[in-house]
Amino acid sequence: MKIAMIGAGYVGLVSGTCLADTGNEVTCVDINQDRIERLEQGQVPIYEPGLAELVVRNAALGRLHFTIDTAEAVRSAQLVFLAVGTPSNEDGSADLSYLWQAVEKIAPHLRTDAVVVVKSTAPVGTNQEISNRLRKLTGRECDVASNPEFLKEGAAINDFQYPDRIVVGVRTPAAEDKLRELYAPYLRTDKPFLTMTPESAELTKYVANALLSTKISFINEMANLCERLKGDINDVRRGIGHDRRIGFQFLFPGVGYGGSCFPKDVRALADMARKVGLEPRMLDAVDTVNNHQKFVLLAKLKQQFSDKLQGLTIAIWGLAFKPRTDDIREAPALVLIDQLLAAGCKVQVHDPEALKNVQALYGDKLLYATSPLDALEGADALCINTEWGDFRNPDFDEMKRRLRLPIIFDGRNLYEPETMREYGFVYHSIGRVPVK
Ligand SMILES: NC(=O)c1ccc[n+]([C@@H]2O[C@H](COP(=O)([O-])OP(=O)(O)OC[C@H]3O[C@@H](n4cnc5c(N)ncnc54)[C@H](O)[C@@H]3O)[C@@H](O)[C@H]2O)c1
Ligand SMILES: O=c1ccn([C@@H]2O[C@H](COP(=O)(O)OP(=O)(O)O[C@H]3O[C@H](CO)[C@@H](O)[C@H](O)[C@H]3O)[C@@H](O)[C@H]2O)c(=O)[nH]1
Repeated sequence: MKIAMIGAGYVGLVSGTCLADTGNEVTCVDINQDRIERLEQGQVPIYEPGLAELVVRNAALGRLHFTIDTAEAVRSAQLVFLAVGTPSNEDGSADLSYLWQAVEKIAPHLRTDAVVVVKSTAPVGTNQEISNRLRKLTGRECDVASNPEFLKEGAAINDFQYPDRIVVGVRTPAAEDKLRELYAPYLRTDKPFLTMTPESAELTKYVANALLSTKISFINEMANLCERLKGDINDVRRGIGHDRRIGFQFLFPGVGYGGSCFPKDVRALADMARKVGLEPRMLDAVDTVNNHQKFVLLAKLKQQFSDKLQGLTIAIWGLAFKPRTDDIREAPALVLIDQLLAAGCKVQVHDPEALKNVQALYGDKLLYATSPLDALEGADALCINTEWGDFRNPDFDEMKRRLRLPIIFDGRNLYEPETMREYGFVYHSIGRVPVK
C-alpha cells in the first residue's frame, strides 16, 4: 500500500519504517528540514535500538522515502497517517496545534479514496473534529480513522512488529478493510485486531496509559511506605506479583515515571474528565504521587547530608527517562539536576545515549562524562536515575576509588543491599532499608 506518514519522530519514523519493512511504500514527512536531510543520508536522528539498520535497508530497497513536501507524499497515498506530537498545554490539556497544522496541509492533496489515520494520541472528539475540518477544507466527506499506537521507546521496533493488539476506530468498512490488510502481517500469532468507534479508540489509548501510570504511582507509594515500616518493596513486589490477578509488570518502584506519554496523557485524560463535569480524583492522585516521587532522591540526599548540599559534587548516572532511548522529555533526572544546581552543587553526569540532548539544555552548567566511572571522579555521592544495562554490574572497587565518599542513592534498585554493605558503601535505594 502507498502510505504517507506525517511526522517522523519516535512514532512516525518507527511506524513508517516498520510498515515499509512489510512491503508498503512509505513516505515520511516532517517539517524539520534538518531531520529529513539527515534521514535522506541514512542518519537516524533519534536513538532507538534496531531502527537505523531498518531505515537504511528499506530506503535502499526504495520503499522508504523522506521529504518535507507534504503534497508529494500525500498525493498518491491510500493511507495518510498523522503521527505529529500532541504535547501538554499549561493547563494539562492536549495541545493539538501540530495536528491542526498537519490537517490543513494534507487537505488539498488527499486522494478521494484516501483514509486519514490518526496515530497521534489525541483526546476524544479529535477524530470527529478532523473529519469536520477536512469536510470544510476539501468540500467532501473524508474517511478518518483512529489507530492509537502502543509502542514503548527502547523496544519500539519489537512492540510495533509484535503488538499485543491493534486498535482501530473506524466509521466505514473501507477504512476497516484497508487497516486490517495493512496490519495482517503483524497479527499472525492470533493477536486481535479490535475495531470500535473512533471515540472508544481515542479513549483506549489514554485509559491504557493511565492504568500503567497508576500501577507505577501505586508501587512508588507502597515503596515509600515500606521504607517507613521497615519492609522491603522487592519482597512485597514478589509477594503480590505471583498472584495472577496482579502480575509483575509495571510494578517496579523508582524515581517516578517520565517520558513524552505517561505524564501528559494522565493530565490530558484528567482534563477530559473535568470538561464533562467529572472530578478525576484518581488521575490527579496518580499525577501528584508521580511529581512527588521525582524528588525522592533529593530528599534522601538532604537527609544524608543534613540539608547541607551547597558545595557538594554529585554524580548522576542515567539521564534518559528510561533505558535504551536518548529521550529526556519529562525525565526525572532533569528535576534532580535542577534541584542540585539550585542548591549550589556541582553536577557530573553520564548517560550512554542522552548526553547530547542534556547538553543542549544545560550547556556548561554540568560536567558531561563519557563513561560512568569518569562521572564519579571526586564526587561526594552517586545518584542513579535510569536502569541502563551498563550500570548493573559495575566495578564497585573502582567506583569507591573514584568517589570522594562511598555513597550511592539508587533510584532504580539495581544492587543488592547486602552486596553494597560488603563493599562498604552507604547505600540508599527505593523502598528498602538503607545500608549505612
Ligand atoms: N513516543 C512514544 O513512545 C509514543 C508512543 C505512542 C504514541 N505516541 C504519540 O504519538 C505522537 C507523536 O509522538 P512522538 O514521540 O513521535 O513525537 P515527536 O516529537 O518525536 O515527533 C513528532 C514529529 O512531528 C513533526 N511535525 C510536527 N508538525 C508537523 C507537520 N505539520 N508535518 C510534518 N511533521 C510535523 C515534528 O517535527 C516531529 O519530528 C504523540 O501524540 C504521542 O503522544 C508516542
Ligand atoms: O515498572 C515500571 C515501569 C515503567 N516505569 C517508568 O515509566 C516510564 C515509562 O516507561 P515505558 O512505559 O516503558 O516507556 P514509554 O516509551 O513511555 O511507553 C509508554 O508510553 C507510550 C506512549 O503513549 C505507550 O505507547 C506505551 O505503551 C507505554 O508503555 C519510564 O520513566 C519508566 O522508568 C517505572 O517507573 N516502573
